[in-house]
Amino acid sequence: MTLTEWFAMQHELDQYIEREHGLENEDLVEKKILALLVEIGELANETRCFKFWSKKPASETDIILEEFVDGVHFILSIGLELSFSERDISLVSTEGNEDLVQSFIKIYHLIGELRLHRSAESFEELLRQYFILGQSLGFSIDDVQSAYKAKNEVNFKRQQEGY
Ligand SMILES: O=c1ccn([C@H]2C[C@H](O)[C@@H](COP(=O)(O)OP(=O)(O)OP(=O)(O)O)O2)c(=O)[nH]1
Repeated sequence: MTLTEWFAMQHELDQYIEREHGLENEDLVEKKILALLVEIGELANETRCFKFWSKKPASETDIILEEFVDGVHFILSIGLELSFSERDISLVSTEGNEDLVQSFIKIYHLIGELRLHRSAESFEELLRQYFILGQSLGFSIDDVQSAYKAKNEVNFKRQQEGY
């Protein structure tokens, strides 16, 4: 799946949700930014990467991947809302062994930058760093795409069931 196809899938879901909730003309950027911050917090919680006080291991890989793709949904959705979906952004990177704590903190910072400047550059950097985090968590692009498709379907079903 190309990034263009990925944005197209997200666009269909977003439109469905907006229609379902009568929000077609609303500016949803701030809510989506907060939603993304919350999802990333949930992701960090499942990895337990910052819990120096605990010996409990991280959650199962599948759980972490599910949380990760919720973040992908909101990042793409914000990209669509800000009209960055036509840009040619490369997700392939050699990086990916960054310290998880640093990676999460960097991503939070980038979300703040994107909120302030709403620039294509800050969006691209956020998307890139999020996939580097994915790689550090052990996820290939294929893993992420499969899990994204599965969650996208769940999201449609939930809407159809009046979630
Ligand atoms: O405009 C939107 C709004 C939501 N979503 C997706 C993103 C994410 O995959 C899901 C919302 O997250 P989640 O499934 O965690 O929803 P929740 O309501 O927080 O779930 P729960 O009540 O189970 O915690 O909906 C979109 O793609 N576009």
